[in-house]
Amino acid sequence: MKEKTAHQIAHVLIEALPYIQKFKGKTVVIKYGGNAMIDEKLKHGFARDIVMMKLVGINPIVVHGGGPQIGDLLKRLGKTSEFIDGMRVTDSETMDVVEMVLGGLVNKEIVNMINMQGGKAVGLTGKDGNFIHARKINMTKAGANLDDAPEIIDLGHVGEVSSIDPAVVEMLGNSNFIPVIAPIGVGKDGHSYNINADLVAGKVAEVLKAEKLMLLTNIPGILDKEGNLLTGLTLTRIDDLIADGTISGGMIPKTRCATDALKGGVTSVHIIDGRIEHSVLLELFTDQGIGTLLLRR
Ligand SMILES: Nc1ncnc2c1ncn2[C@@H]1O[C@H](COP(=O)(O)OP(=O)(O)O)[C@@H](O)[C@H]1O
Ligand SMILES: CC(=O)N[C@@H](CCC(=O)OP(=O)(O)O)C(=O)O
Repeated sequence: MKEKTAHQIAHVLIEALPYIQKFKGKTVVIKYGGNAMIDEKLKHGFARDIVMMKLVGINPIVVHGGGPQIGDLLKRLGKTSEFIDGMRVTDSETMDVVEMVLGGLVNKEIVNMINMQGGKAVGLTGKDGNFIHARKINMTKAGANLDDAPEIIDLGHVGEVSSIDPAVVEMLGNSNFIPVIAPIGVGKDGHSYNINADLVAGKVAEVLKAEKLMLLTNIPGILDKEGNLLTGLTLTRIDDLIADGTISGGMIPKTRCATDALKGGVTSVHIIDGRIEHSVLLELFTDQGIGTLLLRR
């Protein structure tokens, strides 16, 4: 590849200036998952992006997943787990593994990675500072006949966010620290709940009135029926795309959490390809951006 001239390098650097000015002092919630959490080069690139954001005065809050990592440990322990509509059926033993993997191994690895790049990350689960309150999810499945009562599917220790007390995250984010959040909530009874990480990221962004919510995934963004990237979408258009089946599977909860966040006051949501090195930085600080940008209108 041809070397960049000094002029080209200066141009790239200065392109970031209006974005830094615009986002300084604002909160950006990043859902970290997929390949960006597995590939060594992508992992280090992500950690550097987060540290750079903090250094230029933006308040990054990381919410991470870890589904594949939970699956790996369960397998080593000889346990399997079943997913219903994207949610892992979580019995007591599985919940112990979820808490160990998300709150322990994965969370501390991300914290360490950010700290190695010069940041000051602090890892939290929803139990720390009693900040993610959860309630049990019971899924309903329509009966075969209209007269049948809907079937209740018990997912075990799977929860949804009932409320968030942002005090501890605000305190950390407003100081020199970078909060790194594992998607585990605590019930009124003190029990732990396993919550889908996209749902937690959306709620955290909403409660903190974040400027942006960025969801890293393993595809370029939301695609149309022909597989072309949709670079910009509004709430009504998203509803149409779900209704006509263009958006399906794992993309449904992702877009639902995005639309809730937009309705809840988040300015923009970005679904971006975490397989691209420095995807967070490119989306935030360059004119072209990458992925799908979702706005209220
Ligand atoms: N319109 C669409 N655009 C992009 N992906 C879609 C679309 N409809 C369904 N999908 C599916 O949703 C998946 C993303 O959801 P998921 O795998 O749950 O993400 P993650 O594991 O990163 O949270 C894509 O890999 C794709 O298979
Ligand atoms: C209820 C439920 O399914 N929880 C998820 C939590 C982790 C997660 O969401 O991780 P990803 O973002 O990597 O999928 C799970 O147990 O896998």
